[in-house]
Amino acid sequence: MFLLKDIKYKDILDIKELKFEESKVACIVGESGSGKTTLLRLLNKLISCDGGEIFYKNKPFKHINSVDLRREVVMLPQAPAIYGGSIKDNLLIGLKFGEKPIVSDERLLEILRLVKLNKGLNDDADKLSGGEKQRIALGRVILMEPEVLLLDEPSSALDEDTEELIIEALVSYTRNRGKTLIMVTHSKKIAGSFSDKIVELSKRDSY
Ligand SMILES: Nc1ncnc2c1ncn2[C@@H]1O[C@H](COP(=O)(O)OP(=O)(O)OP(=O)(O)O)[C@@H](O)[C@H]1O
Repeated sequence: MFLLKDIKYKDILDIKELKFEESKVACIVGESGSGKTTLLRLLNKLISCDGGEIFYKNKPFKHINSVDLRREVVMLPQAPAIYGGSIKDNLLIGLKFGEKPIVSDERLLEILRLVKLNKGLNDDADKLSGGEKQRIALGRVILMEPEVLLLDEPSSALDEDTEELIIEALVSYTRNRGKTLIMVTHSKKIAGSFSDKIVELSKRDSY
């Protein structure tokens, strides 16, 4: 799905070759400041590398329009935005921005179940806890049904048991639908249990 060749980004990343395969689950791990978020941002074309080339479906990034790429490759940032309004509004906002068709309440409730959130669609999103907001944002990305999900620590605000439940549900969802999942995680346990590939970054090192 992605191939990175001789990538350099400031003095943060120096990657000789790295592949992310289609329909697989990859975890990116490494100490704080090692460039995990930077790598996701490169894959979402939010920043460009200083040297080297990234290919998506064998096509060089420079020949892919960023907006077109982001229709297929959706990134969930570490601190996703929650907007004033209801849980339903917050779930639907990704579809609205992406100009995709709005879905039924039934589908929204299915997503709430997937992210293990026992709340009503009309509940006020502002009143949710940090971990609940994180799960709404994750649901928002899942609803967009991207081919590739780039998730930056999607479970950082969750306790260990909830984290495991959510990641398990997320991984089985992506596997059942043949999606590609690339996820930054602080948890070696999560990486070890659920991923097909683990990419370990270290500070200003090549690997
Ligand atoms: N645009 C930028 N210009 C210069 N330095 C940057 C830029 N973006 C990030 N950095 C620096 O690059 C390093 C890697 O940042 P990044 O956020 O990718 O790390 P991370 O591995 O995701 O960290 P964490 O686990 O703490 O979230 C950090 O030292 C950060 O301060």
